[in-house]
Amino acid sequence: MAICDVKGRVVYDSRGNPTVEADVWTERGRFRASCPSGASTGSREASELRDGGPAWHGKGVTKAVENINNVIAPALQGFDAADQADIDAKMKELDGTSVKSNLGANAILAVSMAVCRAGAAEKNQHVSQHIANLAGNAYLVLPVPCFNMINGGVHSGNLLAFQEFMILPVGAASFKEAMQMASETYQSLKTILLAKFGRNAVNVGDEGGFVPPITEAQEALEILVAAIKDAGYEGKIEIGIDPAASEFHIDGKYDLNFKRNDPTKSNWISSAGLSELYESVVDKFPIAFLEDPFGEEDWNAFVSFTARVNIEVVGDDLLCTNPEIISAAIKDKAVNSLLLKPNQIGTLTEAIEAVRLAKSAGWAVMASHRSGETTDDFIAEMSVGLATGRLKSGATCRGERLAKYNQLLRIEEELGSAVRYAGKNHRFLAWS
Ligand SMILES: O=C(O)[C@@H](CO)OP(=O)(O)O
Ligand SMILES: [Mg+2]
Repeated sequence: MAICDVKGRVVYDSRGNPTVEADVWTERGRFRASCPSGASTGSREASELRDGGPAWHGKGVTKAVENINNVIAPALQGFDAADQADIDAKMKELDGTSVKSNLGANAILAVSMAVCRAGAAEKNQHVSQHIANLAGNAYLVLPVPCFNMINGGVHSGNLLAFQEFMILPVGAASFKEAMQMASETYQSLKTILLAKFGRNAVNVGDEGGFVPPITEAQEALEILVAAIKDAGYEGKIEIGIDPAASEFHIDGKYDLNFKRNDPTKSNWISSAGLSELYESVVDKFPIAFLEDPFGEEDWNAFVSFTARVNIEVVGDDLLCTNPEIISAAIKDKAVNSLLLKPNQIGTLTEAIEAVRLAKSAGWAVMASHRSGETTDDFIAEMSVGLATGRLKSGATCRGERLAKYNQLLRIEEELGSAVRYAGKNHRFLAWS
């Protein structure tokens, strides 16, 4: 079904910043998608076009929207919406830069995702099934949800350096059960935090995790383990940590007190010291993965840590969902897992290529939201279609986070036996 129109507009994200939404029209109707936005971004991400200079929050996206309306829309008219790869290639060609800085990765990705929905409608398929077909993946898999329980880093107003402490209900028998386990654990964590720190501790961060007044990872983990136990899920829930260490990697070392903004109170630690800290917590707690344990420029620290520890090491800022960087990381064994964020690369086709590469190297994959989100649930569909095995989309509160989890509940119901919950096998899911 040919594309007859494409329209962009400015909408607002969960941090109250402008972002891009696109409508793609075919004879079947209107298909819509919107683009998220990160705060702890990797320096090699595709370019998010903001008005008046380099990307920064609060700045408008009117130029990116104009690019959809004036450049992308006329060029895509007549394309078959099911031809995702051709359409994505056309938008890359129109942009003409390696980082999509002319048209903006935010403009291109919003259209790319809306086209995918239009293509699914044309094929009379579920969006997740259409994505699986585009990738050549034979198995639809419901991801283990990675819920943000305790927020720190640049996503919160406390002094905790590490950005995200997540729980993974790997022992659930279904996605529905995983949601219930997480919801109950979130409430038991709330009870513990209220008793220990009082009311301010249950304010939430950008992704819905609680923001208690703690500074040490060890303390966050102790509290989380107690919450899991109180909810009755000991042994069924694992923990994931995203220190997002690029944010406190300063002049070659790490400042665990970076949020004080006071050089006299810095708490410096070397890469080696940070590795020891990680190894000590990995030994004590049921930790499934560490994401961005080092700054994106500390490549050698990634390589030696991944070789030494028997744990999943996920690359986010390090890889920026970029097939070229992923290839280099596979060669050097810098990590053993990919964080998949479509807006880091800018088209669905390239995101699929990133996952294909990661899976061919035997890596694990985790699909991810951004800290600034809309209620678009595309990444939920993508996670199922690409069998990523995990999806992190924040806490079990905040509508823009739940939009993804709730869509997975619907997919489980709609697709029935055509889809299975990843559960304990969440790491290594082959496409065929
Ligand atoms: O670091 C991350 O993994 C993400 C999402 O949790 O944060 P941001 O979108 O701010 O980059
Ligand atoms: Mg991250």
